[in-house]
Amino acid sequence: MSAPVTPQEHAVAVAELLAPLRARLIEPGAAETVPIARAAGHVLAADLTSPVAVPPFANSQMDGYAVRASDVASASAGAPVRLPIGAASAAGDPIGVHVVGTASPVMTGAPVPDGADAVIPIEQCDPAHFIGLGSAAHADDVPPGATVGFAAPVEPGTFVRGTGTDLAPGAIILPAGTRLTPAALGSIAAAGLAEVAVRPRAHVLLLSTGHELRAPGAPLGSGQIYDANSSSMSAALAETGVDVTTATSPDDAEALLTLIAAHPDADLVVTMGGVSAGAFEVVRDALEPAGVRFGHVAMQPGGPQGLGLARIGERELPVVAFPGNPVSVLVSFEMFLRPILCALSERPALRPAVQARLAHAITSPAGKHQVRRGALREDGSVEVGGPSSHLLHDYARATVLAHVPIGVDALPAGAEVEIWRIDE
Ligand SMILES: Nc1nc2c(c(=O)[nH]1)N[C@H]1C(S)=C(S)[C@@H](COP(=O)(O)OP(=O)(O)OC[C@H]3O[C@@H](n4cnc5c(N)ncnc54)[C@H](O)[C@@H]3O)O[C@H]1N2
Ligand code: MOO
Repeated sequence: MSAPVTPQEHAVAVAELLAPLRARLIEPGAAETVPIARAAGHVLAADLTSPVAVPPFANSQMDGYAVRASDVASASAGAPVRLPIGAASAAGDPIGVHVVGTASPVMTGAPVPDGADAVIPIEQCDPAHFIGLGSAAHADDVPPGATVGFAAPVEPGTFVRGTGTDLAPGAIILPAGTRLTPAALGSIAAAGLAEVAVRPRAHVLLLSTGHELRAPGAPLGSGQIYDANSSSMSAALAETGVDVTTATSPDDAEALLTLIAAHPDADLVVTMGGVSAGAFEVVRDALEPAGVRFGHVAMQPGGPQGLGLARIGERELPVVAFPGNPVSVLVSFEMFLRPILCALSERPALRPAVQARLAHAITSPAGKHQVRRGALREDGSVEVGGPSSHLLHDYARATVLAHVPIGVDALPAGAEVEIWRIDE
């Protein structure tokens, strides 16, 4: 076995392994068209342009009266201008015609009638309520001869949402590479687009190994444990925006290769367990001859690691092999895979690194980068749990990962450590 590499070196090797996958996913020819109802979280494959103006017509920003500003130019509190009330328009009505010298009742979102150039909110009018209009009444119900008074002039354009002020026709709604957030999807829908071209998501085959494992819910026999990693890691992977298929590896190497071959859609295989020095390391036994390299990273937890392109039938498939301990697998994911997969899906990998003081003394293997799971206390200090890689419940309650670099074997209470927030 070769000498341990640093976590940084291993992270670079994982990034290099997955670089061709990224190149393949962002190729324009790989794009898929999906309805907007299924596009949340996907990444645009190409610039998206708006076929229409949004809003498509000038409409009112307030409930009030549409006027021609020049008609109320002389209005003042002492000498209000009174105008006859014209035809009303509600949201959804076709665009009407404003008669110069009148005031047209107009509701929020309704077209500003052609010829009017400003809207005066109803609260600023006399009377400060609509006359003769209601849910059962419309334009024709304004009593003949009714007038409305204005005590101030108005600038042209006031409270008018102009055509195309949100999006001009032909404008780029969002560029290629944008991840579709709720607001992005709303903007695309507002432009009338029912479907979008998105990059394919990476498809990850997640393999757990070990014949001690039983699915949660099943009865446990002697020597058996519940499979925690399939749940933790499929959730962790899904959060990065990849598609995940989970499978439990059979116990023999040949069957493991057959299982991988039965998933031709997989872009990446992530294995958990079966990589260290035991007599029954099925992942290693199956994948080392296929081209995956196994070795040690100077990190705790997460020491034994595997990486490489596996020849599976006619294919060469990237494989990232993590150790099986429940904490090791999650820490390995945080260190090596999460940043790359987040980048694939154009998601921020948000793990802000800050310094915090230790609430208590800790020790660490001097030759390894240690990643402790801890929680920030109210005074800003960090309290870490035990270092053992089976302590998953501690991890479940952790809010930070605390990093102790290679070369440090002990830190006193109050010492500064780098922490990553994992609760954001
Ligand atoms: N002689 C040595 N023994 C071990 C070494 C070593 O260097 N020399 N490394 C230790 C370290 S560190 C780790 S980490 C583990 C890695 O072992 P494997 O990757 O081969 O994993 P397994 O042996 O399959 O499992 C380890 C541990 O985790 C439990 N496990 C596995 N899968 C799951 C799952 N899906 N859900 C819950 N728990 C799981 C498994 O039962 C074992 O207890 O090797 C050390 N040994
Ligand atoms: O590397 Mo193991 O993950 O230390 O427990």
